[in-house]
Amino acid sequence: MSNAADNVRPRASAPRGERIADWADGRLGIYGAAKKNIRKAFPDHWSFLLGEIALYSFIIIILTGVYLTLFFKPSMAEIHYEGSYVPMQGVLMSEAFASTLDISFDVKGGLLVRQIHHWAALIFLVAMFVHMMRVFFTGAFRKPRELNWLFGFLLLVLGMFTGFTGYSLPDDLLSGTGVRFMEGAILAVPVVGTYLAMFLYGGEFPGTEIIPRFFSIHVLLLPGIMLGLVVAHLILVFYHKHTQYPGPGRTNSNVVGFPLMPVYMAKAGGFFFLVFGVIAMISAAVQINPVWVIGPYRPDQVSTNAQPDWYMGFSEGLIRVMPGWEWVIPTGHTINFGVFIPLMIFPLVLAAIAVYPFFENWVTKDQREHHLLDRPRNAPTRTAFGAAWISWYFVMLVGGGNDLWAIFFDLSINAITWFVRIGFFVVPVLVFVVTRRICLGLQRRDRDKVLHGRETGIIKRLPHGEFVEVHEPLSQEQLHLLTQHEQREPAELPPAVDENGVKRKVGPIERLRVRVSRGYFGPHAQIPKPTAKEYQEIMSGHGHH
Ligand code: HEM
Ligand code: HEM
Repeated sequence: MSNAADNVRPRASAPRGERIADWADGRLGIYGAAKKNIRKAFPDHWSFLLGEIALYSFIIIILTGVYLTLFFKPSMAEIHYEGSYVPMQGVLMSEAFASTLDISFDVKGGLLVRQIHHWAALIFLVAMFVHMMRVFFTGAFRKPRELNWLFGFLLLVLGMFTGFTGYSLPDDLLSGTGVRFMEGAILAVPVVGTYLAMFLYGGEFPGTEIIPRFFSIHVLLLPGIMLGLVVAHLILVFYHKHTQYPGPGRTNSNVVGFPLMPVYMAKAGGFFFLVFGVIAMISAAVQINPVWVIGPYRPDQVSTNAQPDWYMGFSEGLIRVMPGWEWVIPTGHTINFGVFIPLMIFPLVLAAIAVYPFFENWVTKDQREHHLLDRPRNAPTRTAFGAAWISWYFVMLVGGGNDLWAIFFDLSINAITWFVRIGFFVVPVLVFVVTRRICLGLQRRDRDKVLHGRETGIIKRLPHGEFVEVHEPLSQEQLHLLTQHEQREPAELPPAVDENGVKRKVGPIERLRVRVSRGYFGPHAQIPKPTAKEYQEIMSGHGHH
């Protein structure tokens, strides 16, 4: 005989593992949730690893950060260094700098962990950047993933600022110069700049507050927000299901891939150790931020060598190449456009990428869900925008490192500055045009391949002496891949008068939308893909080599 209690209570004879699992399941309901999700299919492609590299480097940063926190002293109190690095013994410095020296020379494994933390931060930002590009160029940000794009974008921006606050902590000459740079930028804000700077630094620069404040922001506030965002980001990836590249059998309403458990979990676990291993190897072999070389920060001394980490370089570039325009208004106040304008452009560069999905959606007015990715060539205008944005970013990065370029390539720093000033306006436009042409060229090649097959390089001589190249027909899979994409029609203005003969009013915004849409999908923006009829005609006889 059985009763209800028998069904919920684990059998006393069951193995211990099963009993523990039953106990946990009765309280957490894991079994039901796991059963539903554990075999969830995850599409496979190497470019999906980029998000994972971002994830794993973030975990590595947190692990090493916790270790550093045990020994780092976020204090600007001045002491005489007594540690084991002989050249600095007796030098007056902040406790922050002295403890960074201690981490580097006296704490067991300290230098390696510091280097891993810094290298992982650099790789984390590269991974985020490239992951974002993957998502951008394949159109993975389209409905329903716009919100996840914004979560990701926030992660990128917060990551940049966490990095900045991090490399400002050791209070060496380089980091102090960066903090000084930030003070200058804040001071350039009209009217409230001075108050803001006083508020942030707790008085006159540098004061004694900035490092303890940056410390709380760096180890707690920003990573805490980021952790929450990463979790939300991954939950959304899971909830929306991952996108997939086009291929036979893959549609907008299915997911073809390996099950999460065991295949994907095993791969992901292995990949974590691979990423950790590579970062540890780089950190063990390549020195980064040797703070003892230039010494502690002194406000009366500025390092001419100061370079921000790469992800902040573009903001530095903006300031370095901006002409030093100033206005003294009649009240006697100075407005420093030389710093203020770059400060305003800085968020615009970032915002351009944040709002792109909404801009494209405004153009297409597309309400459908997209789970199938675009091949970048099939979205030439988007791809060209992405490439132009990257080129813009890199032009400014060159500006940020103008001294390095001048030294390494033996160039005049003024020539580089002018190159960046002109390049700021010209390079993105050029890159846009060239990228779009390359995409169209690739589309033409795809069309040609579908209709005439692949060029084999084999030359055949016909009985009457003519030489022809043998073209090999494509497989069904390749034909599918090259023709599966949808080609949109550009938006059109409604007829000038309505059915009652009354003149129709079309606002300037709608007119703009139609023009932009033509730019995206008009006859010059895409090569018509071969139709089934064209294909059959060619295959059924003439024209087929
Ligand atoms: C801490 C930083 C980040 C982590 C840990 C992270 C992690 C991931 C992972 C593991 C995936 C699934 C695998 C993949 O597609 O690569 C993913 C997907 C995605 N990520 Fe991120 N990401 C981060 C930052 C970003 C950024 C900066 C953006 C864009 C601005 C972004 C937008 C997206 C989108 C839209 C998806 C869904 C893509 C799809 O289903 O194809 N993520 N992310
Ligand atoms: C996205 C997250 C993070 C980024 C990008 C980041 C980046 C950095 C960077 C570039 C440095 C300078 C390292 C150097 O060369 O000295 C640094 C220092 C530091 N970070 Fe982080 N960090 C992050 C998260 C964390 C977390 C979560 C903790 C603590 C739990 C932490 C603790 C520290 C400490 C104590 C230092 C000062 C010690 C030192 O400079 O060696 N960080 N961080």
